[in-house]
Amino acid sequence: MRLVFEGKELSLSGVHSDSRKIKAGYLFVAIVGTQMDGHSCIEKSIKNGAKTIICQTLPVTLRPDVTYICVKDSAKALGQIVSLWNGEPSKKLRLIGVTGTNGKTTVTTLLYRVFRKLGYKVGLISTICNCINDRIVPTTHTTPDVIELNTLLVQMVSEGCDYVFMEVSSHAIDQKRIAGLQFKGGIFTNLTRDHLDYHKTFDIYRDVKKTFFDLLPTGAFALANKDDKNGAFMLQNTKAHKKFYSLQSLADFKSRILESHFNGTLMTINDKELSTLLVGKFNAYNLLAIYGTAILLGQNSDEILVLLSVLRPVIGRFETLNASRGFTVIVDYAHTPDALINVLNTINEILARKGKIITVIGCGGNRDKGKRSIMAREAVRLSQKVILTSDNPRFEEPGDIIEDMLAGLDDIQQKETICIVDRKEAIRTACLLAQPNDIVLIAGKGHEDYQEIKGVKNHFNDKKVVMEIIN
Ligand SMILES: CC(=O)N[C@H]1[C@@H](OP(=O)(O)OP(=O)(O)OC[C@H]2O[C@@H](n3ccc(=O)[nH]c3=O)[C@H](O)[C@@H]2O)O[C@H](CO)[C@@H](O)[C@@H]1O[C@H](C)C(=O)N[C@@H](C)C(=O)N[C@H](CCC(=O)O)C(=O)O
Ligand SMILES: Nc1ncnc2c1ncn2[C@@H]1O[C@H](COP(=O)(O)OP(=O)(O)OP(=O)(O)O)[C@@H](O)[C@H]1O
Ligand SMILES: N[C@H](CCC[C@H](N)C(=O)O)C(=O)O
Ligand SMILES: [Mg+2]
Repeated sequence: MRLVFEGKELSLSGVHSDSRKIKAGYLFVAIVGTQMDGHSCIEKSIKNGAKTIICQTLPVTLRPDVTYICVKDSAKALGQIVSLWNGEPSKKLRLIGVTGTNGKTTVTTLLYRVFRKLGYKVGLISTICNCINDRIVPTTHTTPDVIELNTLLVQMVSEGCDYVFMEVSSHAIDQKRIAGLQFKGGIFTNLTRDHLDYHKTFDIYRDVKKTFFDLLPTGAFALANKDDKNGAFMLQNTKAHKKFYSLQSLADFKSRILESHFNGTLMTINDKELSTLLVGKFNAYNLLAIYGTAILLGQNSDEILVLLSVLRPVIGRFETLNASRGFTVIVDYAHTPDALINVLNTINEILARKGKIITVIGCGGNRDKGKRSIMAREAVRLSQKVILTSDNPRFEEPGDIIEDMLAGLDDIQQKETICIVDRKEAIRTACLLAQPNDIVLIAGKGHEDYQEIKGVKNHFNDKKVVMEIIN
């Protein structure tokens, strides 16, 4: 295939950024990664048949039969070329991106369901899975790499998708996984502490998220949560037309909560009443973002409100399980301080001291260590009993992670806190301690059906464990 890149006509039989997947006549794009530098694999790619190389620094020895193109940002070049190579699929449908610390999976998944109910053909790219209409495609990432992304978009175009709703993680923005994609709209949910193991500082994390909106084209919309202190900041340099949503002040899309229960919420959206099965103020924000997006995509307000009223919670997000002994278990994906605070505030508000909250929580290994003490501190502050356990320890010792969490507690709190490395035992203990009207919150893993230990994903699902115990 021939394509023109930076004024040069290239004749390629394929494109890849992994030398191990290069075939005869391929273009190899050398990417500087977090574990290694793809530039050290240029020779390997040529041995495998690469005839064209895109890189940021030229190798010392140049092969006469190989074309070298030096660029400032090879990851961005990869995105642009892979999109061209695939016929720019994102220009053949309406691609909506959702970014923010929490709410991305909820907003994208429920938008996918709403637009499927409206009769459209829809794609979904999310933490839980990717969907092409009703076909589920397993995923390993919230936002896949640019080659997998474009392959998915080509399949979605070929299956007639009108819309694609995708989560845009900060790692994906930073690594240019979305380079070359044309978005019809971008949504900002909120920004709180997360992924500081990767971005190092909150300001860097914030500025990475902002580049997603900076790059939205003029014909697109940018919808932001006005109540988040970075909401206006995210949109200040966007070329897209700006819209805001809020629970606290006047905005294009405004909501108020009237009643909150464990089985749903009564709220208004732009002064129209909505009874929803979703629970919590944080979900009111999510529903408002979904409503605003649907309106900005030209849908009818009343029709959207009816569809929102029957939406069920996303798997692993505030899923309630009623035990025969009269207590309730809530399985939730909260694994950042803000998410945990939101969930526990919601439970406290609805429970109104009619029962105790028992929280089971751990922190992922090889992720942000700084949040661990905060997670434990907030869990203790907002619960009556806390059991610290394992989440995905990955290559860390579970005991070390629990020690990091305990560091957030004073001596008395540490004595009152239970530590059980085995997550199943921790859940069982919480259910044994629970009395009628109590709430057991199992936080951090949500939908996950594995527990990752030393590189092995052992089958584990919080909800299944709870069902075994309470039934
Ligand atoms: C930290 C991180 O995000 N790493 C991602 C990154 O890999 P990397 O930068 O470490 O790549 P590398 O191993 O250093 O290799 C650098 C380059 O050399 C090339 N290479 C390497 C070896 C070789 O022999 N030949 C060769 O050419 C590689 O193809 C690559 O282009 O690029 C890879 C390809 O896109 C990703 O699979 C990988 O995700 C890792 C596995 C990961 O765990 N990422 C997580 C943290 C992540 O992305 N999470 C976000 C947010 C999650 C959430 O909060 O929801 C997500 O979007 O999932
Ligand atoms: N709008 C929100 N504001 C704050 N917390 C939220 C919000 N929506 C969901 N949460 C909390 O965050 C958790 C994760 O929600 P969700 O999976 O939708 O977020 P996400 O942005 O996709 O997360 P991730 O970055 O891990 O993929 C939920 O289980 C809930 O505890
Ligand atoms: N998918 C995200 C969140 C994992 C959440 C929690 N279960 C953990 O392992 O930290 C990641 O890989 O960072
Ligand atoms: Mg997600």
